[in-house]
Amino acid sequence: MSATTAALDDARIARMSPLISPALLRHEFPVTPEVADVVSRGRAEVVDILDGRDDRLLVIVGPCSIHDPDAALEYASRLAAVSARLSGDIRVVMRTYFEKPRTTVGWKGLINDPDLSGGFDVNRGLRLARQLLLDVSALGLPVGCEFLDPITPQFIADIVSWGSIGARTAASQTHRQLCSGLSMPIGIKNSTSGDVGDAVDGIRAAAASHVFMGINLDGIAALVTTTGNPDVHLMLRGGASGPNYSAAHVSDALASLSKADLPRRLMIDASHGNSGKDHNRQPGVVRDIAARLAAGERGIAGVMMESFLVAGRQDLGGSSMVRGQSVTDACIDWSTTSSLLEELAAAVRARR
Ligand SMILES: O=C[C@H](O)[C@H](O)COP(=O)(O)O
Ligand SMILES: C=C(OP(=O)(O)O)C(=O)O
Repeated sequence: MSATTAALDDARIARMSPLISPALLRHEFPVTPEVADVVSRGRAEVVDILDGRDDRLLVIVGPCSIHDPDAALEYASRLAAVSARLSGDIRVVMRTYFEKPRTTVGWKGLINDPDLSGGFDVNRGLRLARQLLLDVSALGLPVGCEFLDPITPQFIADIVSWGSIGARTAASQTHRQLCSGLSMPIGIKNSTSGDVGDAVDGIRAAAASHVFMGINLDGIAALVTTTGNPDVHLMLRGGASGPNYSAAHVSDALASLSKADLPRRLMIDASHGNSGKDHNRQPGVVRDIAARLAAGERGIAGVMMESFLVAGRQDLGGSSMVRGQSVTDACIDWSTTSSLLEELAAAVRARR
């Protein structure tokens, strides 16, 4: 290659490194028959709740991000016990988020940087993520995560029962196409502005069939043709214009769905814009929703909470990290979480 043509390519690529293939990762961390059963039953139960065939409430709950698999597994074992006890009233799915969309820059999650150090050992991150998904599922708890990088699902999606497209990617064609081929129900968040229009458009786009470029399980470039995902739903997470979990906001959002000929169902995220990122406000949001459920509200199919062992958040890189405390958004603690789960289950019983 002459000097002139060489300068046309990779001018801003510092390096390319080998990445494990999805097939090899799946071979190293195979799904057991027991885990397969948890994943498929989790998916089916979520769809039944969304479609109104199951009158329970879907509750997606867990840390804002996974940074310490051991602490996450301790959280999962506590959650599995409460989930089993309340399983007649709520379907608990653990938030097991490995990919973080950042407003500007910051730690992008365990897959991208598992050592929390800027080492970006993605191969290790993928192995840790897949092992944790298997471990949590083995407790009988289905898992949910946000899909951000469009090739991540090939590495882990076979162990995921519920997925999310975040507020920052709700309008992205790439993510809508991805949703159209994913095997599980997916919640699309309203935009960070608070506007629900992009998410409603996203649900319609994801329901359609698409053809796009991706990778196969061997990590080779592939043309992917999807059939469309009918289980994509709206998530109200509040935004720059304030919270949007009130009865009036829910009614407006359901009307927007009807207008677009989409099923009248949605979930509410009690964190993020609905609590102004203040974890102390999440219980108030959840209790407000619980009261409305108990009074007969049927448009709200699910609730999301950000919760970990210890309340609040901490910055990465401090000299002593607190075990079980979030390194991204602030979370409610375990005892608050278990009380709120009990209250949501009681609200579902009252609604019956
Ligand atoms: O859920 C986590 C955060 O809200 C999201 O990743 C954005 O975080 P940031 O605004 O701190 O970058
Ligand atoms: C990033 C998240 O939320 P949002 O897209 O609503 O900001 C999240 O749920 O982790």
